[in-house]
Amino acid sequence: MDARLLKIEAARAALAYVEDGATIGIGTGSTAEEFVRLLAAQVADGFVVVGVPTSERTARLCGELGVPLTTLDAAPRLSVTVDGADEIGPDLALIKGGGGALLREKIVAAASDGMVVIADSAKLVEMLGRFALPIEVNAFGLAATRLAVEKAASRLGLSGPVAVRGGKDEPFMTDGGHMILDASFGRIPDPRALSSTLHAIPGVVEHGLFLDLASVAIIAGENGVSTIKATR
Ligand SMILES: O=C(CO)[C@H](O)[C@H](O)COP(=O)(O)O
Repeated sequence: MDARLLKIEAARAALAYVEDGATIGIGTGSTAEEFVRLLAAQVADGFVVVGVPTSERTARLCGELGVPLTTLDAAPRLSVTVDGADEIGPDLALIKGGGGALLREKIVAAASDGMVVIADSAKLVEMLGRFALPIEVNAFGLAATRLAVEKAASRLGLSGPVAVRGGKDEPFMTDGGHMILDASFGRIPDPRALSSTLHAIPGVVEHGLFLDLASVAIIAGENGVSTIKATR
């Protein structure tokens, strides 16, 4: 089946997790955008929902399609967030940030009672790390932070290129004005150790390991849509 159709099927199934009248988090990326399109169609039919977007890109699409928005400051607790992922590993540990929105995505997911991940089956992995791990960093001291990331990773037995997204001359900038390092460490046997190690580095704003956040993953594949629940 066409990759876009799989994304649409996963997004459609996620609508069941959104109650009429709810305030929800809305993710970023091509799969999340399919969800926005389907949600907008329901809003046009009278469904009541308010969204907190996880990026300016998502906010724009919601605005264009008529999905009402609010901010996390006005609505600090959300019933659910629906978002995509770059990788889905054991017990719904995720790599996110391929679209560069990982900081807001993580803040919004953490402010939600549940996180519903929507993806096609190609995103399922037995161990995280095939997708380069996005690490959001402050622009100040970029080279030092990058070196610190490499050294800290090597203490955990991880190595591989750590690239500035977009390149040094025209770096990708996040909505928060930060830069992204894409760390190709390969397989990550202990995501928790890597998470706390990265959090301890000054200059690292956030990283794309989403641990203990996703409650449900809706996976669309050639044989239909399946649901995986976190065991936590
Ligand atoms: O984390 C993300 C953005 O920061 C996206 O959810 C992730 O990159 C998946 O995107 P897509 O649905 O386009 O494959």
